[in-house]
Amino acid sequence: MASKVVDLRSDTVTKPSEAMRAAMAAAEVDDDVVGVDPTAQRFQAEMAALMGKEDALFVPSGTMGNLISVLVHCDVRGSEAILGDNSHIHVYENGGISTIGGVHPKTVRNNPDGTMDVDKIVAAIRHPDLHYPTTRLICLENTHGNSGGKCLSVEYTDKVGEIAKSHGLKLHIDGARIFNASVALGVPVDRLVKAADSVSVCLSKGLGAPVGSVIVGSKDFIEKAKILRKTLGGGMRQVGVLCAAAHVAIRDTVGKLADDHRKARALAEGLKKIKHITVDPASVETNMVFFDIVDPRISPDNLCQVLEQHNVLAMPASSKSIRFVLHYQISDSDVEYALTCVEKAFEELLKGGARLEPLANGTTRSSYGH
Ligand SMILES: Cc1ncc(COP(=O)(O)O)c(C=O)c1O
Ligand SMILES: C[C@@H](O)[C@H](N)C(=O)O
Repeated sequence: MASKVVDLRSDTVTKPSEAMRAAMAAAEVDDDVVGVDPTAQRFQAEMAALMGKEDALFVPSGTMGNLISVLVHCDVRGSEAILGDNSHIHVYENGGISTIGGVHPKTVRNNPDGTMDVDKIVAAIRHPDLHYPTTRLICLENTHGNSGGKCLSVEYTDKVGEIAKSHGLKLHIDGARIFNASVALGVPVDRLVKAADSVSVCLSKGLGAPVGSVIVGSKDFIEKAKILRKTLGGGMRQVGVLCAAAHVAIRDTVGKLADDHRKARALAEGLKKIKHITVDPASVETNMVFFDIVDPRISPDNLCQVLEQHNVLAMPASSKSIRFVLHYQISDSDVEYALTCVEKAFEELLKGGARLEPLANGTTRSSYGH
């Protein structure tokens, strides 16, 4: 049994590297509320340039990055945002755009590839009517988490951008994993998001920073975003400690994302050989692998419990599927080890040899998904 834990629950589990920790310790800092933290200022300028936008703002999380972005674009009561019915903003952010921002969500069905049909987006745009909210924003998500880490193409993004512009709307991209999309598509990240008025980029996922996201947009947008961040309690003080790690993440880890994608495809190919599983390796575009358990006697909870006994961590993604997420702290030998553990887990479960702890009052394990 491996002494180390092979953690495939998410790419949010990445731990800061030694280089990040050293940068954090050495960071030049100051109070970013009273004045300006110099390291934050440098990092924000770096990210604005990298993403091809006028300005940038470090925020504590992707959830706050999305919330701030939606609320800046939808700053008038009665606003509506068009977004995917399976999007992270709609499914996993506590309905914050509504409960905190009073913004009405207008969902459009997400296709399996993470897109929304453009004709359905257009149909969702409200025409002026006393009965209706006012559409002000369209939100995309790239890569699309609940669709298996699928990439939205630059052509599709530009098309939605044209629709937004022609209807006087703004476009926000939840770009939690935009660098995964850029690397997988072979499109420079600034080109991929050119049509967007704002982007929220997670530094704390596959890029490996300990905390945080960054939102990018126009100077006017970022000025409003900074005020809203403070309103939400996001005044960051000596935030250079975190921005120093984030700078190292951008410098050191973007170049490793292609390897994460390679390992994800290798994992999917290995899973395909296990008879109790259905998986489509060809559908793996980035760092996520979703697979179904075909034996109804075994639940994702069962399998995750037994995998955990073998030091492999994963999360159920639905009542019959499991999600594995690759990141640069998972090695090729970890992938091989995980595959042998999946096979062993099925053997143990089917022979009845696995000791399954009853889950507390029937709850399921924390899962990413429905
Ligand atoms: C697509 C997507 N957007 C936003 C978020 C939110 O980021 P955070 O967890 O930092 O709030 C996540 C996951 O965490 C995500 O997968
Ligand atoms: C759970 C979800 O919020 C997180 N972004 C993940 O993909 O793991």
